[in-house]
Amino acid sequence: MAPVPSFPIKVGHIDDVQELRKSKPTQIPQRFVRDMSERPKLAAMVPSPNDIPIIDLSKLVGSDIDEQGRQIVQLKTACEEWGFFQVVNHGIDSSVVENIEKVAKDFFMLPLEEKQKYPMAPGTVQGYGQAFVFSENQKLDWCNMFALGVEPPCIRNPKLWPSKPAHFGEALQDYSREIGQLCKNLLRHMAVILGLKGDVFEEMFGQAVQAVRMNYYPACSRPDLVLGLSPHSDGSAITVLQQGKGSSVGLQILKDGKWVPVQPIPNALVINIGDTIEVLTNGRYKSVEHRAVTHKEKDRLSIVTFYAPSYEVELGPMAELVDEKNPCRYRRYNHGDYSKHYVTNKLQGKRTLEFAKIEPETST
Ligand SMILES: O=C(O)CCC(=O)C(=O)O
Ligand SMILES: [Fe+2]
Repeated sequence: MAPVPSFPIKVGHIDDVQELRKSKPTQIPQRFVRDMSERPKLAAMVPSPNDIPIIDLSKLVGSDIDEQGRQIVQLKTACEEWGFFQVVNHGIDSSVVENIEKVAKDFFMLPLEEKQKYPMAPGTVQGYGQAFVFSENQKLDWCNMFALGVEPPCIRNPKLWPSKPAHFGEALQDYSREIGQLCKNLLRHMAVILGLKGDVFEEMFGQAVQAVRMNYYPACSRPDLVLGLSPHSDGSAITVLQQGKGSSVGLQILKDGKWVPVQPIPNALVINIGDTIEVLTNGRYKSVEHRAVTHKEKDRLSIVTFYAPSYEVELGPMAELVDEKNPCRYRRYNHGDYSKHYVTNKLQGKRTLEFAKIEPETST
């Protein structure tokens, strides 16, 4: 079963940002206006080149040994120093990628009453609405979410698919199958680079849990005051993020104390390391904090797949990655308990992972 909170939650009134944008295009209700320290400081952002590592998957699995070596080094650097990378030539048919984007966009363009047939209950991350809201005075993200399929049966069960737009379920099923395979392949490469058996993660994870979240960020008249999505790391093992074609640049990752934008590359998928792999690798690979910002004129769509172990699995740093120089930094815990902890706390940088830290950092 997907985790559900066991406490009552009062979230107050939550404006639907798409409706706000339509009816009062220049109004930003106070609940969306961030405190000074949280505002995105967009004017100070220099458009940066594509610093985030790019992995060519066809070369990683190809027969050119030199090329393969280069991609392995690149992947190692990506996992150890960035926690983020983009994959190109991933082999997923462009029609699969285009179809999911089309149905996602069509879903968000439906009338509000239709979308509200799938309401997101407070404290859960399933359905349409705003997730991670736990109080009446919490600041809100400038984003509408539609989250689905927290367990594989949901993805395979047509009864749980929205009836509109047409073919949503089929597109989701095709997409999830391909993305699941990509995750397995990437985890296999990561394991080998770590000096582990290729199938170590697959064996450990059992029946992997795959959840899809579609994020729609309407344009916002004051992108300097709001955040599209609050800073957080993902609770997954790895995450696959597709940035919608023609969308504004919105994803930013925290690198050496600075927010670095992830420039979309046509047909690429963005991959990031989640908290689970950080724990399993005893911190060798890190889940990196990221956020989304909005744009004055352009909307933005992202389709995000979280790939994680089965809820029953007990996790902790792998023995091979713990030694005198790298003492154990995380305790063992049940992944279902961590998932519950994750979805029942607001997004706040990397604080959620303190759940697993042996010596919790005292953050300010
Ligand atoms: O929309 C984005 O680029 C960020 C989405 C994200 O980080 C998430 O859904 O966890
Ligand atoms: Fe994320």
